[in-house]
Amino acid sequence: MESPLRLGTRASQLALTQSQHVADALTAATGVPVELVHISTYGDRSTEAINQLGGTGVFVTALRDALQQGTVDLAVHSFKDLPTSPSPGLTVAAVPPRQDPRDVLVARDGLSLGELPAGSRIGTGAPRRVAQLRALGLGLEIVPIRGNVDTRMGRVTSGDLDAVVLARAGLARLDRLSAVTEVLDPIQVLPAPAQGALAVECRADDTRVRELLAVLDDPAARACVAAERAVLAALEAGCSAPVAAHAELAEGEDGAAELYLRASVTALDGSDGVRSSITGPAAAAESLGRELAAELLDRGAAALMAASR
Ligand SMILES: NCc1[nH]cc(CCC(=O)O)c1CC(=O)O
Repeated sequence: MESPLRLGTRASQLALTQSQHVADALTAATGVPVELVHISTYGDRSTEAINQLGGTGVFVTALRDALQQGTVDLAVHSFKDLPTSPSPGLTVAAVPPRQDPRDVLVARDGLSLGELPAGSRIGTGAPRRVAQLRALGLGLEIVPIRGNVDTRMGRVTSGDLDAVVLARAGLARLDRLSAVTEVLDPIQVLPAPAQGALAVECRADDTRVRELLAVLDDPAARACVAAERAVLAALEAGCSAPVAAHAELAEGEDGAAELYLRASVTALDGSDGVRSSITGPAAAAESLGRELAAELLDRGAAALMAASR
């Protein structure tokens, strides 16, 4: 039998679940065994609010170090946690089929956003969610929270909060979708760039692992994520900026894949925002993202982001 591939993973329940999922899919497709190696990251150890941690990539640096040093052969990241700047010597060798990227509400008594009375306490730490929730003008009180999915949902069960907003994908992977009381329409709350997608990273010069991982790659998911992350990169924004982007693929009239991309930048206090959309060939995903970002910048996105820091 071949020697097992070493997959570096954070030890959170979500990270372990999605890492095991990728390990199983890889073994099923290639016959190569994969073992999980737990790695602790700064983002896991720190108890500071996520937007106070400073810098991007608090969850990924230790995993990337382990890859670069050869301690592990591959790493699975939540794609939305990956900084847009490339990491020297590493490559995203697979973007597996993506989960539904939308945000969801987990509220007391089965309530939806519109049913929550003014003054309700909603927990979220992500500036993108804070800004978009405030922009709805529902009079909600936003309470900064962080911690793993169970910790956050526990704040509703305990009665401390009326609701929390989470990524549907995380709940789907943890088999906790039954707690969802509303899937938020992207017209109200547009998801984070790359939300719901995974990135499987390895060393760029590791031809064997790259070829093995290629079987897990989903070109449609890769194109959508490329477009969304191109928006983020062109705005020079990090994962803690109030920036949202969401791409969908459809078959165009000529039979080629067409990409429909939406993006928004919202002031943290919800008082102002810009949003726009663009359609074009999926093969030009990244240039569509840059073009959309340029339009948002023309319309004042930079000032909105600066005011949100
Ligand atoms: N910011 C933390 C984070 N990073 C990835 C996910 C899970 C969803 C995904 O894969 O996009 C979450 C939790 C959340 O936002 O609710």
